[in-house]
Amino acid sequence: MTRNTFDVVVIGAGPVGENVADRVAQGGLTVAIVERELVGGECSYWACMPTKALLRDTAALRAVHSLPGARAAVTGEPDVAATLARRDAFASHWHDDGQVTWLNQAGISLFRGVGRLSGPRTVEVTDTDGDRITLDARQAVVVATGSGALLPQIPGLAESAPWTSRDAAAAASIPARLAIIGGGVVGAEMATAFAALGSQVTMVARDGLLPAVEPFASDLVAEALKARGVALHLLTEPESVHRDESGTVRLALADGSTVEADDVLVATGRTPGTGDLGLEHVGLTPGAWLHVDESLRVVGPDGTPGDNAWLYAAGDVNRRALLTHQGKYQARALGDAIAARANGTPVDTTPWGRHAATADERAVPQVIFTDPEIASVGHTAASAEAAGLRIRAVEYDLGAVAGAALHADGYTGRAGMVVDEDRKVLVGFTMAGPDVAELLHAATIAITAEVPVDRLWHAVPAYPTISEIWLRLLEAYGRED
Ligand SMILES: Cc1cc2nc3c(=O)[nH]c(=O)nc-3n(C[C@H](O)[C@H](O)[C@H](O)COP(=O)(O)OP(=O)(O)OC[C@H]3O[C@@H](n4cnc5c(N)ncnc54)[C@H](O)[C@@H]3O)c2cc1C
Ligand SMILES: NC(=O)c1ccc[n+]([C@@H]2O[C@H](COP(=O)([O-])OP(=O)(O)OC[C@H]3O[C@@H](n4cnc5c(N)ncnc54)[C@H](O)[C@@H]3O)[C@@H](O)[C@H]2O)c1
Repeated sequence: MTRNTFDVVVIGAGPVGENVADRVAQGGLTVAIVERELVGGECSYWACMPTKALLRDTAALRAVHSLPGARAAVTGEPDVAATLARRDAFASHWHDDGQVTWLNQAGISLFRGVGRLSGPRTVEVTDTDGDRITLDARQAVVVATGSGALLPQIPGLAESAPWTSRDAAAAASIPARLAIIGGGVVGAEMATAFAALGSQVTMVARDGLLPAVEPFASDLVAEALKARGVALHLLTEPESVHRDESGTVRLALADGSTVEADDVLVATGRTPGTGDLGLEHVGLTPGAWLHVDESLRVVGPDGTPGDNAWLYAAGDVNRRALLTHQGKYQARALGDAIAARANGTPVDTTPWGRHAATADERAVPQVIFTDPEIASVGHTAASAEAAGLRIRAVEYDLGAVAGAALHADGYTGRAGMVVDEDRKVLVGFTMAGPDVAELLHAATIAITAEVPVDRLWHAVPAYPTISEIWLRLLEAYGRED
């Protein structure tokens, strides 16, 4: 069998694996990346990019409709085919040539096939013809194999040709009736998209709609979905699913009701991409999420890397934060850590150090592209209390800010901040309202930099912008004498 040796071998060429490879190459190391499907991963072809493209046209249309002068100029119906065509372009028509060109330019060697650990520092790659090649890593192997859709064990579901997020993101047409199981981020975004594109959507959300965000934010999204005709079945779940000969899918719910649809989207969370990775050859458990230390080295049950100090994991597969930007942040930290260890330069894994992914625990930003959008970073009031922090949370009506009133007639939104009372710094910030996504980064900086609340009074928001919400929240919090 052919053998090749590199300093670093990365398994999985999603956004995270690509960034790891780039970082170690920039650190002067040789690097191979193994990909079994498309270079660019889930995010590029079946997740972030196509789903946001599905949402964008109708979001722009809603913005126009909130302004009478602009509304008068828009008279036709939405062109769904054009939306789907633009989505196809954003998914690069499911071809990865562009990303492969980038890998070549960055000096990264691509091996197509399934990568499996076959022993310490060794990865075996099997291509579609069954041919195998062995890659030896002098310094490190990085697992960046992402996650896949979780299919719950509901009787009849697997036999009912359910959609996963991949099918929704790449849908060639819009079903007349779509049932969605799961009220998390995927469920909420796809309910927003498909309802706007013409589906009659029904959601079944066992733990409520968007249970991980501030309740004021999920309430606003629930109200908006209902106003657009989405039927919400909250705090119940399907007991069985059946697709009959005519193609209709029927979901029998635990609360006794029945949902009928033409397609059913399962959006009930993710499973780690570790089932067929050869983890058993390095003493780890196949199919499990990988646990990591501060510099993203995989740790065993005793919490240390042990004999596997050469093995790292980044992105969805370590379950720290299932978001592209957070995985890429991990990639920068661990890529630099691998290069530093190889070059014998210091590795700084202290909190906020160059080689520690501290923000994963303290300041994860997320935008949920529902309508209204939810933009949040750090803790909610509930998660801060659960973490044992002594906090005070304040909220304010976003629609009462002059910039928001100007932005759209009838602007409806709300914002809240969570202050750590012992340190007098922000630990959480959430906004729910039209077009709040681009406002989020100020809050991310305030939390990451641990700017004292006293100093935030000197960060003056321009008038009349929606950012004046910062002033209103500070006023609601109060100023110490
Ligand atoms: C519908 C949807 C929408 C989303 N929208 C957003 C969003 O708007 N913003 C955001 O930040 N996040 C979003 N996410 C999350 C985001 O997609 C993931 O966090 C991100 O893709 C994780 O990147 P990754 O590189 O860790 O994994 P992936 O993107 O899953 O890439 C892993 C790669 O590894 C390959 N691979 C796996 N096993 C092997 C193997 N054994 N050998 C070789 N190759 C292998 C896979 O083929 C894949 O290409 C969304 C997720 C979903 C499902
Ligand atoms: N804009 C974004 O940033 C974005 C967009 C989409 C996805 N993502 C990421 O993708 C990940 C996966 O998203 P997701 O929505 O699949 O998972 P999730 O964990 O966010 O939500 C899954 C939901 O399904 C519900 N559920 C589970 N089993 C159920 C059942 N049998 N019946 C009814 N409801 C059930 C759960 O209560 C949960 O709320 C998220 O962690 C998110 O970070 C991010």
